[in-house]
Amino acid sequence: MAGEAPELSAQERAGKAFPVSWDQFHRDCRALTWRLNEVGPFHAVIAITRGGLVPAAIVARELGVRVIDTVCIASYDHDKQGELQVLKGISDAAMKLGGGTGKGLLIVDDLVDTGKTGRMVREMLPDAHFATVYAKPMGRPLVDTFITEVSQDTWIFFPWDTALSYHPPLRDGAG
Ligand SMILES: O=P(O)(O)OC[C@H]1O[C@H](OP(=O)(O)OP(=O)(O)O)[C@H](O)[C@@H]1O
Ligand SMILES: O=c1[nH]c(=O)c2nc[nH]c2[nH]1
Ligand SMILES: [Mg+2]
Repeated sequence: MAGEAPELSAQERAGKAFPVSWDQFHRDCRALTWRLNEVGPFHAVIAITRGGLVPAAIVARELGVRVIDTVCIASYDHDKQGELQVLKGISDAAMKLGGGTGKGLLIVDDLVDTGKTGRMVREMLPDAHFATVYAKPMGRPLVDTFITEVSQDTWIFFPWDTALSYHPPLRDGAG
């Protein structure tokens, strides 16, 4: 409608930016595996796609887990969160490994923000261990193990979503 302010995306509302390089992400995933190594062993890793695929690969490699399954959930369309849609559930084979409740399974995602995605997967696997690399305060209580907490008004920029680009100097005319 004319005159109405456009709705801000979650990314715009966040305000602060927390860019993460591949190198930093790899280090943070390795740090996560150090913590998870104290909790396991795990029968399988369940990656929440798509963001959980990269940390799941690194964590599974470090922990020597070769069974990896996915739960495919769509929620943010670029940066606006809509209704959650389960596009693919957990496989019967992985369910069986977790005794039907997820015991001994490790759920991995890149982050929890509002916690909606994590909550949905926890309901599918109530006894699984849930690990994320980053956590915002609203989602944090859902996570068993994470590495870095960022404030709720921070947007995390992952290396697979970003590219190197020119950045103007802080002081006008300094360039
Ligand atoms: O705690 P929440 O508020 O639910 O947000 C966290 C989820 O949002 C992002 O996924 P997204 O839905 O953007 O999909 P993607 O992993 O395919 O990028 C992120 O990877 C988490 O899965
Ligand atoms: O790239 C992302 N960064 C975030 O901070 C975030 N929160 C939810 N979904 C997200 N995706
Ligand atoms: Mg995701």
